Amino acid sequence: MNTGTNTARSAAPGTGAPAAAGRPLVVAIDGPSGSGKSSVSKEVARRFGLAYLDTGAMYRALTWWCLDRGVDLSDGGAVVEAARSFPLAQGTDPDRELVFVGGTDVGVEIRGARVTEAVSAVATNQAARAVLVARQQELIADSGRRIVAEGRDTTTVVAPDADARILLTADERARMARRGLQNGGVEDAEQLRARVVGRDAKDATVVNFTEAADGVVTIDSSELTVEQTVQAVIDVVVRAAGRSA
Ligand SMILES: Nc1ncnc2c1ncn2[C@@H]1O[C@H](COP(=O)(O)OP(=O)(O)OP(=O)(O)O)[C@@H](O)[C@H]1O
Ligand SMILES: Nc1ccn([C@H]2C[C@H](O)[C@@H](COP(=O)(O)O)O2)c(=O)n1
Repeated sequence: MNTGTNTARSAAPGTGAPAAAGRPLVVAIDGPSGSGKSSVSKEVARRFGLAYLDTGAMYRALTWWCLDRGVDLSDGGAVVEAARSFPLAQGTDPDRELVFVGGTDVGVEIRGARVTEAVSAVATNQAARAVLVARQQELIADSGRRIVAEGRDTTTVVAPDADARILLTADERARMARRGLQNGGVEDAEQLRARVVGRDAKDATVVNFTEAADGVVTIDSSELTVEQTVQAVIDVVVRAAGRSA
């Protein structure tokens, strides 16, 4: 089940965005934790009038379901079975996060420490990934292929045929500082390192989100503001959409 809450919107003026109304435009953005994928992807989606797919939220929702149901995360087969059967409803409106599992709104809980600490165990299960990738591809199709999808493998596995494919990076120092600010400055450097660098190290054992695949454009946001990063992504999309039009 999915909940396509997105509606067609026109591009905001002054963004350099093409008049994409009605025309398919798939943008795929990958990168490590804290590189700015979610914030930037949502804003790019708004400006182009596209839907937004947070693939990480799907891994988090499955993790929440497994924890809620007492599924042993080290039991690969049980996690795959959960991936096949869990009752997910995920929206694709960049202005309204909507993640329901079996009628429960899990939007807040999937961002909490319990899920964040456990999610890599689910995300490193290759068979479960295959099930979730198929669901993500359905959501892209349901959007009429007018969507920004972000995660770790959207440029390479989920939407390798996207019109624009971007690897959004930032150095460790910038990513840790951003996550620290986002979390209200309550974590010390060691906790932040574990949350940002430690989780990436686990996730990187199954997907490559540190090197751009062929045809993928790298944007290093370490020294950029959010707005500059959004503009850099828009520039890539405009160039790529021009090529594919
Ligand atoms: N130049 C920048 N580009 C993008 N985000 C930035 C930038 N500078 C600061 N930020 C901030 O960094 C924080 C982390 O960004 P965000 O949550 O989008 O990262 P992410 O890559 O989606 O992380 P994760 O994969 O762990 O969910 C946000 O608060 C965002 O506003
Ligand atoms: N396409 C994806 C998206 C996410 N993951 C992993 C990486 C994280 O451990 C977890 C949650 O992602 P986040 O919300 O922090 O972006 O899911 C992945 O492996 N592939």
